[in-house]
Amino acid sequence: MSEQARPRIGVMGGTFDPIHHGHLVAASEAAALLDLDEVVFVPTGKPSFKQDAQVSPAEDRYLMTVIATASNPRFTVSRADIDRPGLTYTVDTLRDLQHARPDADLYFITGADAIEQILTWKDAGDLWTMAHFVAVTRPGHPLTVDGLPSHGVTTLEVPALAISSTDCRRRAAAGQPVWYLVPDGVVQYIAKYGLYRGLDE
Ligand SMILES: Nc1ncnc2c1ncn2[C@@H]1O[C@H](COP(=O)(O)OP(=O)(O)OP(=O)(O)O)[C@@H](O)[C@H]1O
Ligand SMILES: O=C(O)c1ccc[n+]([C@@H]2O[C@H](COP(=O)([O-])O)[C@@H](O)[C@H]2O)c1
Repeated sequence: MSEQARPRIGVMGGTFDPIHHGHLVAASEAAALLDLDEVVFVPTGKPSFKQDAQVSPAEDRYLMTVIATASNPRFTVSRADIDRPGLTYTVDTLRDLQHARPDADLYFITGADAIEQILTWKDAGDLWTMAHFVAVTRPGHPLTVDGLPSHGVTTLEVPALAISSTDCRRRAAAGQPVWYLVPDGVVQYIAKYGLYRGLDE
């Protein structure tokens, strides 16, 4: 009897405040190039590196992520990080997902800016045994970091989209359009609930 291949699951962690087309293109490209069966988007609960920043409520970020990914049959969203008390660390995200999907191989997808910091992340030495890491290029962030285990990280060139959540928030706060930077449903969600109004950054 032939052994069944293990499912290959991408994990895209982010604050997603708001989720934008840069995130979606990165996930889609990683899925195509690494032959992933699914990409799970995991909005952070309390991001450890953004404690001083004003971050929108987790439920708003979660719902925008659900809206943005709904039309792609391979994209799903996990509440693992927003339902876990305390600060969000990737080691805990991966442990929870391993527990939920013990049959799968995990591929953590992250931007070049995040991968440059990865050696400072909690329990960094353990991360490589829990998932394969996929570093996607991002405009303005060439990948230059040394000291990553080469067997644990794949670098992917994705079409450059110079979109950031910071810029989307600033635009929404200033009454400028975010159409086509974020999915249409996310534009409507931001307007309907008045997110980023009065934001000072
Ligand atoms: N335009 C983009 N291209 C490729 N990767 C991206 C892009 N924007 C964000 N990412 C990656 O997606 C992940 C989640 O990002 P995050 O939610 O912090 O978005 P962000 O746009 O960087 O937000 P902010 O501007 O608030 O810091 C990170 O690993 C980040 O590097
Ligand atoms: O585990 C850590 O110490 C750690 C530190 C900073 C960021 N991360 C993760 O990196 C992903 C992108 O984070 P951010 O803050 O750029 O949205 C998200 O899944 C975070 O939980 C993880």
